[in-house]
Amino acid sequence: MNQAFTPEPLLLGGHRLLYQADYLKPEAADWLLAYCKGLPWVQSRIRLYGKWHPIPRLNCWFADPGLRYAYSGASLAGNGWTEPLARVRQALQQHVQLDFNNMLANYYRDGNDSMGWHSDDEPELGADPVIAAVSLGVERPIRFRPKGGGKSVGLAMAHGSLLVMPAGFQAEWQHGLPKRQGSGERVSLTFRYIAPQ
Ligand SMILES: O=C(O)CCC(=O)C(=O)O
Ligand SMILES: [Fe+2]
Repeated sequence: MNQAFTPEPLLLGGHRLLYQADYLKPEAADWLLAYCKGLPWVQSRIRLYGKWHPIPRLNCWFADPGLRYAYSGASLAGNGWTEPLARVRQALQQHVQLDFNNMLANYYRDGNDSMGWHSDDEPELGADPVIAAVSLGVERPIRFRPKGGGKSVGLAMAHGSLLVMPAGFQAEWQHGLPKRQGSGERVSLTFRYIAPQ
C-alpha cells in the first residue's frame, strides 16, 4: 500500500503529524512546480571540520520585509514575497490556522541531492516551532527518527502534498531526505515562523 495516500494523521511518539496527499489540485501543483523552478536558487555552503562544502541541494528564502534570520553563518534579511508565493502562504495560513512569516524552499535537482538528519530547532523559530512543507515534483520519502534512538519511519511525499510537523516534534525527533537513485526533481516549500526582533 502506498503510504502517501493514507488519510490518517501520522503518530510518531505521541506527536500527531498531518499529511495531506492531495493538498493542491494537480493542475495547481504542476503550475507551482514550473513557477518555482524559476526562483533565484543558490547553492549554500556549510563549514564542517574547518572546510567549506556546498550543500547537496539548492535553496531560496522568502520572508516578510525586515525579518532577519541567521543561517549557516550568514545573516539573511527578508525581502518580501512574490505574488504566487504570497498566495500559497495565504492559503496555507487559512488551511492550518497558523501564521508563517518566512519560507525556506529546497530544490533537489535529482536523487543525488539530499538533506541530512536534522531538527528545525534554531532559536529564532521559538521553543516549539510548527513547520509546514508543501511538496512538488517527484514523490520522495522523508524519514523521521527519535533523537533518543530507535527505528526510523519513512513517509513518501506526493506532488502537491502537505506535511505539518506539530509543536513539540522538533525537540524530540529528527528528519532527513536520503539520496535516492534515479529520482527526478523535487521542490519543497517549508513555511516557518520567526519571532520578529
Ligand atoms: O524537503 C523536505 O520536504 C524537507 C525539508 C526540510 O526538512 C527543511 O527544509 O528543513
Ligand atoms: Fe527540516
